[in-house]
Amino acid sequence: MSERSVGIVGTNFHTIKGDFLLEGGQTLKDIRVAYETYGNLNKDKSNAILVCHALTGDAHAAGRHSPDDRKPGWWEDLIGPGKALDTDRYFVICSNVLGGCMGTTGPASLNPDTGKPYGITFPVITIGDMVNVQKKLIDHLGIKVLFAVVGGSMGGMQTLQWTVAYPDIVRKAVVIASTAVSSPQQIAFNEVGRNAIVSDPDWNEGDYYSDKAPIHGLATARMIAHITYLSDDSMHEKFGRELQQGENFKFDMSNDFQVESYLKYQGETFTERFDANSYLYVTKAVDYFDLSKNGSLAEGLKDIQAKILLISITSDWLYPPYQSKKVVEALLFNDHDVSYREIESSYGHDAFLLESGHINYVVHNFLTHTYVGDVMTEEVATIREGVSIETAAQVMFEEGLTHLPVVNEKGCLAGIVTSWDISKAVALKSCNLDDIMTKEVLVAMPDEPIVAGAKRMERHSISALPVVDEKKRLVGIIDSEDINRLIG
Ligand SMILES: CC(=O)SCCNC(=O)CCNC(=O)[C@H](O)C(C)(C)COP(=O)(O)OP(=O)(O)OC[C@H]1O[C@@H](n2cnc3c(N)ncnc32)[C@H](O)[C@@H]1OP(=O)(O)O
Ligand SMILES: N[C@@H](CCO)C(=O)O
Repeated sequence: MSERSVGIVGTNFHTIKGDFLLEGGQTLKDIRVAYETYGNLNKDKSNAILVCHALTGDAHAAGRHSPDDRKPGWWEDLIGPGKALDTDRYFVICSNVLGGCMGTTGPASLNPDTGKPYGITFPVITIGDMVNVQKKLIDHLGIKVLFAVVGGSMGGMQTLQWTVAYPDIVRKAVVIASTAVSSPQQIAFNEVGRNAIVSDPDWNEGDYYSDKAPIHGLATARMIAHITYLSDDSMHEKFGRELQQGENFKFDMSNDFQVESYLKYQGETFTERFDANSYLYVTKAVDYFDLSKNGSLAEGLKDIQAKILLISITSDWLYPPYQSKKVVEALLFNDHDVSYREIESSYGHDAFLLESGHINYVVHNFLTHTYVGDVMTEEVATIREGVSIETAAQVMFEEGLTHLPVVNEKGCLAGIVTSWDISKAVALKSCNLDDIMTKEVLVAMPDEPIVAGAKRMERHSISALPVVDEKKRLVGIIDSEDINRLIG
């Protein structure tokens, strides 16, 4: 296995106990979430990146489950040591979506009330529900801030949804080959796929788990969808009019052309890994996706706080660049921090899985151009000026801190006490906080590059910098151990 892989990984499960309210008004009980993590969560829990998968993806985004696995996780090219989602720096999380069939609760799961698979009684879910489930997972992992959320296609929708639903949690967002509003054409293709499934007699109103699955309908749905993931150019390049066998037409109904054989293979292999009912539900969730509010996308995206990078693919006719540009315009209308890159590629929509060199480069740059405000810990324990040394020591002990900012009544930084200062106070038998705290405190500003903050800490041999705004109000703190991990 390559040294740049996360290696052998496993899938974890978390159950969200009790009733979970869905956007459609129904509830689901005891939702199980399948997830994988790569890399290590830092002390401040400030280096977590959530990866959201596309329509038919899963939690297994990188590495291999066993050394014999034929293929690694679906985004192996982007996740791993030294890659854009660098597992030496970040703690990467990927979970299977609600309604999926790869470990998270979906229509194939057993309904705890009946002991039978939900099938078509599974409630209709939305991208918002998928994200709310991910939020519960993040809470379970004790993560309060996401350094970034990243995703392509339906993963990009979840990413945007995160920035809208949880604006104060997401610092950065990367949205690839996606949209903020599903278009009529996207809905139309999904409906053709669903129609193929429900027209298969084996579908049996969604109740097929103890019998034959509707694999013909599902395979047809995938074949149609797969055409939309390619482009006219990529099909010319990949297959042209080449024949699968021999040099002459067979003049029968078998698969003469390579492209036919390819699509058939794609359809068939898909049925081995995907559940037909799940396909109905996740495509429905995609269709309902619309982040505009009162008919205005700018209004819908108004409260976003994250810095957003949008990437589109020139040859993607399923999620064409114009859809990403609409998001950019709506964000710019609100003066939000947004960057946009259009990747020149003939691969079509699936370029987000294939153009790894270009996407690695663009995403790496976006993630590493980090500012103090992107990674600082906002919830800082402080003490007020004039309290006793004993109180300071107690707070530091209880909170497990080595640095404790001292603030005045306006929340402005007045000084800092370190564990060294406390030892000094004991040695010198001093009782006055004012005598031992540092008053000329080195600080960082939220909008300065993190590298500048890290250099200041290194130059002065200090391990934490309070972060203050232009009025010297304390807004956070950065810690050298965590920062060094992030800047590599
Ligand atoms: C986030 C997510 O999207 S997760 C899900 C990602 N995975 C998928 O969507 C699975 C569907 N596949 C795809 O979308 C694409 O195949 C990609 C993007 C994953 C990979 O694309 P490429 O590297 O260009 O592979 P390509 O599409 O050429 O080949 C795929 C398969 O078709 C087979 N194939 C190629 N030509 C033919 C042919 N003429 N006849 C039959 N089979 C063929 C290949 O042997 C290969 O088989 P394998 O998957 O068992 O190894
Ligand atoms: N190949 C992707 C395409 C949808 O974005 C998938 O199957 O999830």
